[in-house]
Amino acid sequence: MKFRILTLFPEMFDAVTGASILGRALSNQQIKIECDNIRAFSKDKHHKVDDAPFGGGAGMVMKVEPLRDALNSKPQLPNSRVIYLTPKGETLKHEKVVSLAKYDELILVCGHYEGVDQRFIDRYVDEEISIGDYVLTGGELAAMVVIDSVSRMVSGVLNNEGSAEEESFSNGLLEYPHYTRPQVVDGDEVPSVLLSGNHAEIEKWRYRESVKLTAERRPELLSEDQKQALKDNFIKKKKRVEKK
Ligand SMILES: Nc1nonc1C(=O)NC1CCNCC1
Repeated sequence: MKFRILTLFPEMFDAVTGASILGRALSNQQIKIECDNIRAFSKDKHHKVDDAPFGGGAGMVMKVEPLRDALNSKPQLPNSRVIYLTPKGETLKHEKVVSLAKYDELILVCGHYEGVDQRFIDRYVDEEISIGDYVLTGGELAAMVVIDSVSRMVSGVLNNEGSAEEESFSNGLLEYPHYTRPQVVDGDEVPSVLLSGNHAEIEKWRYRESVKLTAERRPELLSEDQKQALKDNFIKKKKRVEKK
C-alpha cells in the first residue's frame, strides 16, 4: 500500500513514520509514505496557495492550481484513489477502512483554512472522507488517521495487536461549497450568486446548499423542519416544471 500525501506541512508526517507499528511496516516495505508539499507547486512569487472567498465571508480558500499541479506531478498507480479529508466527507468507519485497504495507492489531500476550491474537488477528488464531526486546523491529522487505520488492514502489518473500535456521531449541517479566484479555471465557473454582491441572496444560497448537501450525505443530521422545507421546495419546483 502506497500513501501519497498532498500537504503544506510534510514535516508533520515524521510523527507517523517514527511510530512503532507503522515504523516497522515502513522498514519492512509493507507500506510506503510519500509527501508532496503543495506550496512547492505555487507559481505565485509569494508562493501563495490560498485566496479570499468569492461572495465574501471569513477565512481563505485553497486555490485549484497548486493542488492540481501537485497531484499531476507524478503518475497515479493503476489502482489509486484520491481522497480529500474534510468534515463534509463520509465519516470514516470500519467498513470504509477495509475497502480503502484494497487499493494499491491512496492519495490524501490535506486542506487548510476555510477549505479547498470546490472545482478542485469536483474535477480531481474521488472521495471525501471525514474522521469525525469536528473541525481540525488542517487535514494532516485526519490523513494520519487514515494511514494508521488502513495500514492496520494491510496483511502482515499487525502481528497480534488488538483491533480498534470506531464510532460515528453527528450534529449540525455540512458546509456549503467554497470558491475563490480565478473566476474560471479549467473551464469551471463560480456560481453567479457568489459574484452578485447580494449578501442576503448569498446567505440564502449558502444555507440551501448546506441543507441540500446534508440531505444528500447526512440526512440524519436534518431537523424535521428542514426535511419538511426540502419536501415543500421539491413540490413547488415540481409544480413549476409541470406548468411549463
Ligand atoms: N474533521 C475532519 N475530518 O477530515 N478533515 C477534517 C477537518 O476538520 N479538516 C479541516 C477543516 C477546516 N479546514 C482545515 C481542515
